[in-house]
Amino acid sequence: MPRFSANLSFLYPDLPFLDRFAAAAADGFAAVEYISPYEHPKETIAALLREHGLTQALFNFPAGNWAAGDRGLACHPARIAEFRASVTRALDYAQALGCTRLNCLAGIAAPDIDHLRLEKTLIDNLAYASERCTAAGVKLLIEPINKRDMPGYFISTTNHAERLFELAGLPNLHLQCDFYHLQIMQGDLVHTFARLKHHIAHIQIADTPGRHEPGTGEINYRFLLSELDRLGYDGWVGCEYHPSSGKGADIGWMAEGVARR
Ligand SMILES: O=C(O)C(=O)[C@H](O)CO
Ligand SMILES: [Mg+2]
Repeated sequence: MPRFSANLSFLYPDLPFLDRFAAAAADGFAAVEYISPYEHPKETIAALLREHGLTQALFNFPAGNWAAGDRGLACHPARIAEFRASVTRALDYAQALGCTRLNCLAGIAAPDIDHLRLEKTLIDNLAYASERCTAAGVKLLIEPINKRDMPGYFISTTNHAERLFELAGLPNLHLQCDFYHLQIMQGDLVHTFARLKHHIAHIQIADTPGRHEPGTGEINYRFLLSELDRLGYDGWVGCEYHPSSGKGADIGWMAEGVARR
């Protein structure tokens, strides 16, 4: 069975962020992940991981000003210095938290800037980040995000991610495969996973519609998760869903045989 990581930006919405570590451990999760640790001192988070015996599976590079609409910096030609500083900040946290995977948020494409210029900026920034991550023993990831939830996000399909892998030619650049986004944009989940498995360094799950726990929507997670085993995926599977009850982690689907922790 896959190994599950609790995404603390989504699970336990009824608890303050720092209380979610204990809740995840109590539910049997061995690892956690989240969108952003930067609102808290790295020492505080490191102590929580130690206290609860949790592995830090993954987090993102700083997104920029989230409230102002930023969803990453990497494709913005005018923000290269800010992006580079964000790599330093992410690696500083990664080292303190023992985290070996970082997701690079590509950003929202500015409509007035030529697509190829944005793409060139992204590739140059990925090359910079990849070199820094390699030196730190960290895997660098990119994630396609569906256009409905995040209009304008620069990478929305695995086809585009593959093009970036080809153009960038970086051994340390990997795919974060989020089956929720993949189902909305493309479907054909098992075939796509099998075809891109050599690129995949992290998986995330939620059902659709609603982005709730497995078993609440149209994705056959019982089959999909057993296929991950059959195809030899041994990485983390991040539970990045909004619990349908509005609290806790709604992990009943694991005990019901959709999957086990
Ligand atoms: O939204 C997602 O799917 C993610 O994994 C990112 O963390 C978004 O920022
Ligand atoms: Mg995701």
